[in-house]
Amino acid sequence: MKRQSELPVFAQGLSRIRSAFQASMSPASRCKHPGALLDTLQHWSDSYLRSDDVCISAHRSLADLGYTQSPLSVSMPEQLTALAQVSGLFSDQGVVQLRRACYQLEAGSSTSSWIISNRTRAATESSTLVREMMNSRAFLLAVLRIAGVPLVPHPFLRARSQVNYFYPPQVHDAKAQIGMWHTDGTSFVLNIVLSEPDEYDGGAFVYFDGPVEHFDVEDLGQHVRSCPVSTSGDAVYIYGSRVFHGVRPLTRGRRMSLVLSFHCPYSPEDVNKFWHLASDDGVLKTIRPWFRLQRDLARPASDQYQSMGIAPITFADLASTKVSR
Ligand SMILES: O=C(O)CCC(=O)C(=O)O
Ligand SMILES: [Fe+2]
Repeated sequence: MKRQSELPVFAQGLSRIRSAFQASMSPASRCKHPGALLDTLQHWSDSYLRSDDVCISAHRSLADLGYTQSPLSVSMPEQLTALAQVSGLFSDQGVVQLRRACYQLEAGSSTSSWIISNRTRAATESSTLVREMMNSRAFLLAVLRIAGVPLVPHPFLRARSQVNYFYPPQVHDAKAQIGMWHTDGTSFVLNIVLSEPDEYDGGAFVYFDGPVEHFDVEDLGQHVRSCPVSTSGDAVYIYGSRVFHGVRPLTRGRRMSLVLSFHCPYSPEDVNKFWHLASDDGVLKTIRPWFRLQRDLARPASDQYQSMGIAPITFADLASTKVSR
């Protein structure tokens, strides 16, 4: 039986191109409080990680989701995590600092009827804590264990990090504040929920349990799964470009999440399409970074790690790590 999903699907195909032009003209670039200090000036410390206690549950590989071909030449679908629930990644102090940093970034957020309507892009540029965390080798090793491949922060700055702020939708705009069904423009994505479950109702992270080619919003059948989060600092990792996902509307409170995107430096492949990126930030803002991205993607992995000032992370590091699942 056909069942209408309560979440709309974000623009695809030609309407994606239309939304790129709309984004170029939309007032979304106007932030809530221009000039506000967005940085808590807090430094990252690797002691904010609890890498030994990380628990990965509900782990699904791309093969489990039904993919037979790998989108990445260096790994098989069995080795690539499609989705995992992650808890115990951060210490209590780490969660406190991340929450503070992301609260503060809300002053720089902007709203539009977008996939995620209220968000602050390029959080690494405004927050010392988030920037230093993403450049930390210990953090990248923790993400490697979850993802199944060595990663670097995504070279496209505006896609690298984003803080989402969800509120209950306003009646006058059905699409406002809804995390619509979508795939991400980036592949390796860690969605860290920074609100306590008692701070909001609704807002479940949902995903489609199947390959993107099978996704039909009018016939989702039994393929929608949700990922409950039991405390702030818990995360949902996804292979964002190959997993349809969304966030159900909130009915109360506020849900804040920090979404981090990574790139595998051992493969020049990147799924980002110009129009996907431009639909987020507008055509003009995307042109120059797009060319820079093509150049960055072609750099050897060792250069990419070196430019961050850290020793390269390799597949050997994956073999030497243990994870409780
Ligand atoms: O807030 C979340 O948990 C996920 C949001 C999301 O899918 C996105 O920002 O692309
Ligand atoms: Fe997403």
